[in-house]
Amino acid sequence: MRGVGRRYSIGGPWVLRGIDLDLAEGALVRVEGANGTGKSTLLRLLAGIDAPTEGRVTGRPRTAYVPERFPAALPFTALGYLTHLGRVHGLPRRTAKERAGQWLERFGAAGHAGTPLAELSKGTSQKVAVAQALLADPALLVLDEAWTGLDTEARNELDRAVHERVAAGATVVFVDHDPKRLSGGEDARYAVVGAGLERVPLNDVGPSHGGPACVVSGCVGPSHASPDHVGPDRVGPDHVVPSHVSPTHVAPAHVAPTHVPPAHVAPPHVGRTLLIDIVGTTPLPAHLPGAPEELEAPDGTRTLRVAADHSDDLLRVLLAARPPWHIQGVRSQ
Ligand SMILES: Nc1ncnc2c1ncn2[C@@H]1O[C@H](COP(=O)(O)OP(=O)(O)OP(=O)(O)O)[C@@H](O)[C@H]1O
Repeated sequence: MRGVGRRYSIGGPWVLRGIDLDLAEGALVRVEGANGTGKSTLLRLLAGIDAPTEGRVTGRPRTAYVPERFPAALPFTALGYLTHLGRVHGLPRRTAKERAGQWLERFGAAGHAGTPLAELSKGTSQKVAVAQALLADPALLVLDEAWTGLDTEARNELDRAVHERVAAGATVVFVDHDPKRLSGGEDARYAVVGAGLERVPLNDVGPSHGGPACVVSGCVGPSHASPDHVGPDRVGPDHVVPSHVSPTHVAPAHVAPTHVPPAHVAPPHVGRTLLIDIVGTTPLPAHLPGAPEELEAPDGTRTLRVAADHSDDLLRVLLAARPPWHIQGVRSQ
């Protein structure tokens, strides 16, 4: 991250600003901070499902992400969903199904392979959320309170899975309310404080595997932001999808090529109409997908009414615009 800032509305407060952060391969990195300071915001930017308002995020490898809230009401069984996600990650169908089964087994949820996601308990649903991130062996694993809701066995299994990923050279960045989570194995710890990121000294043990694993402005250590690793600073239109769409918590999401956030494996919403509330100062791009009807409220908020089966394409164009449109909300009509 270079000079990364994020705010959710034009003229609104900066949740994060001036963030410089390098993450090395094989680093286990904890992010902490008081409630509402911007930890999830930082993780979404790292995972590539949100884009910075300013600054650049480069060099993101194959990424998987466990969101703080897993959208459980998707029309799949647990196994079907994971297999589907494995396919989206690029695995052959048989491998995807095998791995899906293996991860369900590891997390003690094999008995729920055929259960529709909507009928899973919160804990089992969280196991599926974690499995979807692990099944394609991501090179960057971003875990936002992924242990929450898991039973003890599954929490331990996730600890083991994290250590395996790190040992395999992947970078794991996590937030967890338990200050002891994975302690002793961390390579770096950061606190989000006042829109900035502060490095927190590790007071127990040093890096678990090699030298300084994570570098933040001025701190020395390996970085893989070399030209070989530099990826798109903003992901392209092909990888932009909406995420966590609810009236109170809506973030535009920019998805890295191999990153598959669980929120977007929704069925086509054929026949429905959606209202998309947007904020932006630039003229709307011409020829928008789905030819949305534009409505303007007295407070200046603009709303686009569009057939739901065009909504993904429309959101993609809005988010890929330069400057991007801020998506305030997506509502069903
Ligand atoms: N999509 C969004 N739209 C508008 N504001 C948002 C959005 N997401 C987060 N915020 C705001 O950004 C700030 C930081 O939120 P964030 O969820 O990143 O913090 P957090 O440290 O992860 O919080 P918690 O500890 O409660 O999980 C909060 O003020 C929150 O209301």
